[in-house]
Amino acid sequence: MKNNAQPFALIFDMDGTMIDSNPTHKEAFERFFAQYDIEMTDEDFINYVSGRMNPDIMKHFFGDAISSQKITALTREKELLFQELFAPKIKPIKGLLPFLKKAREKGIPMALATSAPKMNIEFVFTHIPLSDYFPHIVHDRNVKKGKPAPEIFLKAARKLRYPPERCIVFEDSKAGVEAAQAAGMTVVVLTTTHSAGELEGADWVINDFSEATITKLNKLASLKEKIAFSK
Ligand SMILES: O=P(O)(O)OC[C@H]1O[C@@H](O)[C@H](O)[C@@H](O)[C@@H]1O
Repeated sequence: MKNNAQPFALIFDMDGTMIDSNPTHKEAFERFFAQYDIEMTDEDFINYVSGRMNPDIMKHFFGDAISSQKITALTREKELLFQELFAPKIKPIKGLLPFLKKAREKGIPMALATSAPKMNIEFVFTHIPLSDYFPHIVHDRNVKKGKPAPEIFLKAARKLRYPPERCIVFEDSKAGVEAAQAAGMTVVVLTTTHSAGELEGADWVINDFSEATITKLNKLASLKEKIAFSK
């Protein structure tokens, strides 16, 4: 059954979109990999780490033969390090909480779709009051193929009972933007991780949520729907 109450639904990425955590993820990965004599360049971070799921990241750096138990242990090690580094500085991206409040008042359905593990979602939710806004969550354990594959966003759309062309995704990473585009959704990109010129495929680029207006999102969504119907 489709949900038709509102013209569009919103899907939020977490790292780099609701919190400016990617510089700290980078630092945590550098320290973590150094213990295993692995070097991660800036290019590696952009192409094989940022926005991706830990199982994919670990396989890329430790090899495809790595066991799932090892992936779980390494993920925990890296994320504990990340949480220790990020806890003193965690805060929502500018304008996020007022924007979420406004969207909820208007009855716009919302979901979280993150490549992060559950332990990081819990960590973020204990520091920032987000849990009430996100009854619908899709995380790394809920998908077979992580971003840039569209599965995570299509799953979030199914939870919201909205067709992809009526979903608007907030993202920051290359892999995330690719995934949202592949899902046939409208993509609003935040410039936390990349500058506007570095990212292709954004329907709208914003610096933070103080720039996000429901009127503009409405326009973007109806444009996408028109394009989808004309195909
Ligand atoms: O999908 P999101 O919310 O951007 O999460 C991605 C992040 O998930 C983390 O768990 C990874 O360790 C990060 O490297 C990655 O960037």
